[in-house]
Amino acid sequence: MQQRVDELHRLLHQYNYEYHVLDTPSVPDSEYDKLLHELIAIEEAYPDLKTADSPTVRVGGTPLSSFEKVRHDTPMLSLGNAFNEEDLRAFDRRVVEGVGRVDYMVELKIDGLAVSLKYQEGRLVQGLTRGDGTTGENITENIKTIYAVPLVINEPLTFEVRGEAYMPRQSFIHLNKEKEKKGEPLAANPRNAAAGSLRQLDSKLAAKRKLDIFLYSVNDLRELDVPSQSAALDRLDDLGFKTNHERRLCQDIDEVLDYIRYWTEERNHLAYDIDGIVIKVNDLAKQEELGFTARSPRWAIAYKFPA
Ligand SMILES: COc1nc2nc(N)nc(N)c2nc1C
Repeated sequence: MQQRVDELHRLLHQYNYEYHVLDTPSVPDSEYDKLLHELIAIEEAYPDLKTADSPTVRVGGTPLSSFEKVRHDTPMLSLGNAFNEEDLRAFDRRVVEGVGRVDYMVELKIDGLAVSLKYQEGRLVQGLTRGDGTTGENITENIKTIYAVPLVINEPLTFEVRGEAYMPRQSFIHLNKEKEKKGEPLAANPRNAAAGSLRQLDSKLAAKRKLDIFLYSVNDLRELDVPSQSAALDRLDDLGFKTNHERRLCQDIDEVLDYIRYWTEERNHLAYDIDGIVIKVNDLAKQEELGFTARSPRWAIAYKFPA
């Protein structure tokens, strides 16, 4: 029976990755559901065969009475904001004065909830909200219901990744239709709906909310020995994480401004809400040289779209 359980873990993990991370499923949903229910049945019959990283955790478990507070290993900082071209050029001037000419990694700023995922020897062991930046809430069970979050990654690495959990627009529309049918107050926007979902004490409810995630940084980059933010994102892809591929390596601030103008026009065609664009010095050594203010990195800034 252990052999069948191992086979089911392997198949479900692969199918889940193809569907939720690559968006290129190789089997129909019915096949995934059939195998998942076979595994659920086996785990009910043989409870000692159930492991913490079993794909069956995707459907949620017993409700919590409250969320444990956990201190972040390193604070989850916020980003400085820019609201116009002048702010961005001033940021660029500060960077160039500090470390000379740089390439910028430019990424979408997803309108969701910042979360931290901890992996030990390649297995997901903890998920935290940002909280106040110093201390977050332990929402591991809810994080496991986000199918795009790998329960096991392709290498036995111990590190922390950070990203944005969010509710795709389609899920948001579906959620409000459900609420309307039940005469419940509607969710105001996908960001609030995502926050409400991740803070559900009953992970079975969180599982129904169809949240998604994009990862954008590794906490201790030395774990991955990569030279740049661009290489870090590619490395996260290789490890089986979902990163946002609408990203561009820009040679200078003018190219950054072009990219921002493009998304100012195009962002309504995305399947999710974005509230800005994040611009980062790509080279990690130059990031370290620039360092941080008390609250934010000096090597990154968030351009915010007009509300
Ligand atoms: C380096 O720190 C950050 N990087 C980020 N990158 C993206 N794409 N989106 C964010 N919201 C974000 N937030 C922070 C604090």
